[in-house]
Amino acid sequence: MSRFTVHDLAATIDARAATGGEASYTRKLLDKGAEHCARKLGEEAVETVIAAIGNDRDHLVAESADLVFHLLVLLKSRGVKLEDVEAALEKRTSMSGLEEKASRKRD
Ligand SMILES: N=c1c2ncn([C@@H]3O[C@H](COP(=O)(O)OP(=O)(O)OP(=O)(O)O)[C@@H](O)[C@H]3O)c2ncn1[C@@H]1O[C@H](COP(=O)(O)O)[C@@H](O)[C@H]1O
Repeated sequence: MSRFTVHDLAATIDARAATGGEASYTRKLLDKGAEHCARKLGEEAVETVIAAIGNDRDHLVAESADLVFHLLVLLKSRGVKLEDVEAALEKRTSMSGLEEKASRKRD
């Protein structure tokens, strides 16, 4: 099993954000701003949905990798850390998904 994690990828994205843009796709995305990063995430989400509906496992894995990469770049563009998302997920572990959904309706 791969030991590479999304934290490793987030660290690479942090490093690319701090360096020159010419040779870095990440830095080019960040230089175009959060709205561009958000649109790219939307495109990758649609491509992931198409791969899932097509029931093509390898295509779904590849598109999911693109999706996760673009989500991390979008978070970086808005100054949100992966740890912030993990903390939000951790809070939800105390209740079921259905309970969490019901609590949102009460807000
Ligand atoms: N994981 C990824 C990754 N996943 C997807 N992509 C790129 O995301 C793009 C998405 O596909 P599209 O079909 O939308 O690409 P495109 O039409 O060329 O994109 P645009 O010109 O529209 O932006 C492709 O160019 C992919 O190469 C990634 N680019 C970089 N990484 C990681 O980021 C690291 C740093 O990359 P650089 O910033 O380029 O050094 C790499 O070593 C990888 O680990």
